[in-house]
Amino acid sequence: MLLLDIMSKNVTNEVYIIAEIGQNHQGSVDTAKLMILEAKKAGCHCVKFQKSDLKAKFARSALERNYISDHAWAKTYGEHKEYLEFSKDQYRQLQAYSKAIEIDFTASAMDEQSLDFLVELKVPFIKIGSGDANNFPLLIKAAAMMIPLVISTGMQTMQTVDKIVEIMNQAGNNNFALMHCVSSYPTAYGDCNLRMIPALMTRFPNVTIGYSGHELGQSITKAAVLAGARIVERHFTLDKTQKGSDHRCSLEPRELLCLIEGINQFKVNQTLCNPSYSSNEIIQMLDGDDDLKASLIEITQKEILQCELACRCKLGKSVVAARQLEKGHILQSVDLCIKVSEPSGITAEKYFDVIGMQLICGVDEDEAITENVLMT
Ligand SMILES: CC(=O)N[C@H](C=O)[C@@H](O)[C@H](O)[C@H](O)COP(=O)(O)O
Ligand SMILES: C=C(OP(=O)(O)O)C(=O)O
Repeated sequence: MLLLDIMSKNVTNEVYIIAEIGQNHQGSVDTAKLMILEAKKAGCHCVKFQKSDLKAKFARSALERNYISDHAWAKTYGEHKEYLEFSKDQYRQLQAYSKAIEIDFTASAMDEQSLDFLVELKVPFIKIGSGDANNFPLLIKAAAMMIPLVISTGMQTMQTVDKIVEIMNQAGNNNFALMHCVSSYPTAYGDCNLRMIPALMTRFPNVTIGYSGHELGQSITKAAVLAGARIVERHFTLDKTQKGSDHRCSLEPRELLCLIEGINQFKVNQTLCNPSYSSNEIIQMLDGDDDLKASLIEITQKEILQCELACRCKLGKSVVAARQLEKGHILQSVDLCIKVSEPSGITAEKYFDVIGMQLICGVDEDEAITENVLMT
């Protein structure tokens, strides 16, 4: 499989292309099938969805909150998500359809139940989205399953990325890739930070680095490939003007085709034999404008960006009580889980720090663990 050849560095002059259908199917299996067909026609290697078990991904508070947005499919966030969530049976139908037209099929596992389901489906790899890049228990479980993983790094610091790599190494799982990603929809060109791609390549020389882009248009993604990305993921839509949070920053079939043709041209010209070009070289090669230059500004650190805070607030994960807990209780791993909660609590990357701490008051099942309930 091409992705495994890229991950094991058996091939260097190739880029694996994922069409992220995500929730752009508007809740319709027929539309999803049409999108799979269009992604295949454009030359993608893979179509990807987002699988959630809503009660495992979201705390009750997050499911019950009102969702006031032009992109809302229902009054509460939980009902909105339910409208867009395909059942296991629908996943099997979409997988069978993808197999019939010979395109890889997978999804992001947005909680442990969904991870189990995707493993059962025998997908070729599992995506861990940026919202779960700091969900260390999920990563530990996924790493131990020895299934190839593609892990996005939006809304995370370098410290968290180091921890992801440590988890994979500890599990002995070498089949994983890290995706540079900025979780802002659409991402302004100046926030794309494409120089993070060579920075990640230098820091983790044995790891394949990819790019999951949320910017408008397709030229920045071509630049990401020249900067070193060997896996590319872009949201895909049949019509960018449709209702839904992700359509605007998605590519329509003709744009996806154009992106893939551009990448194929790099392959024909053996351009990708050089693992990574400098910003000046990229600007020259793509006849770059100010937008491209802005995406290539020098950066030294990987931080959570200002533009990512809205997404982190909406979909970032917190440490949550797995069951009702009494005042004085000393927290164990079985007492805790990681979910999107409203309001949010201690961020997921601090999960291991919370274990062993004592509660100064009782906490309900599904309630976020905040600093206020912990003895200092
Ligand atoms: C961080 C993350 O999961 N981001 C995903 C992948 O990029 C997105 O597709 C979200 O699911 C989507 O933007 C949510 O939109 P709403 O909140 O309207 O359902
Ligand atoms: C959230 C996801 O993607 P990313 O973090 O790459 O945007 C996903 O694939 O579910």
